[in-house]
Amino acid sequence: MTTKTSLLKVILLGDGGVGKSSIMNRYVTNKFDAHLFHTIGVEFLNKELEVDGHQVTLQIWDTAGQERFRSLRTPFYRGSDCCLLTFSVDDNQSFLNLGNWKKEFIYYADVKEPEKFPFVVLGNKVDVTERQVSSEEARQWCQENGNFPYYETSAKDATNVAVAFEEAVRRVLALDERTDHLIPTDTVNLHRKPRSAATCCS
Ligand SMILES: Nc1nc2c(ncn2[C@@H]2O[C@H](COP(=O)(O)OP(=O)(O)OP(=O)(O)O)[C@@H](O)[C@H]2O)c(=O)[nH]1
Repeated sequence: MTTKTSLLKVILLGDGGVGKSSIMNRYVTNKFDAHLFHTIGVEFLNKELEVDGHQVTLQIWDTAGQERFRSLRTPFYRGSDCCLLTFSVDDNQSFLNLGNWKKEFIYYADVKEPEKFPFVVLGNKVDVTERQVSSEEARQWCQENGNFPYYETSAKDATNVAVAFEEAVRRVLALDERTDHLIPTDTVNLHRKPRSAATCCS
């Protein structure tokens, strides 16, 4: 009997320097590098996991947060099953920009029903002492913008990183039966039906 695995594409978006690459690396390799270079374009890593009895291959896409790399990252939004909107709790501007990231994703991923799309919000770097964004503010934003789950993470000490990805998987699996994702474990399906039109961001 062939084992069936769901292949899910999860994309990390957020301002440059908030810790997207570090979160991905912490989750997949369990390592942290205090001197990472900025991402140029996109990179991805796979991670196998089991959530509530479902075998899942997560394809995690890490994108460049810096504005100058916008045209290099946006072509990779299509086909995403979940979007992790990321800010850093010690950088208020990265929190204020969450709405723009959401709009940019919805437009370039061509999301058909934005109100149903599974976003998860990550407030990273909770290990730092100088916070600029409180948990309450972040939770309120999540509530007002789509009732998104919110996780305070630290890629540095691994706080909540795994549970955030597991929640992302749960959100996707709960959305529908995901029968189109049930593929043999030894194949990779990179061809997805496009999600449809949306209005864009500035
Ligand atoms: N203290 C602390 N520092 C972190 C954490 N996560 C990332 N950093 C540091 O923040 C800096 C930026 O991290 P990256 O992972 O490169 O950030 P990014 O969001 O991928 O940045 P871009 O590639 O420019 O989009 C690096 O020096 C990391 O070591 C964290 O949880 N805590």
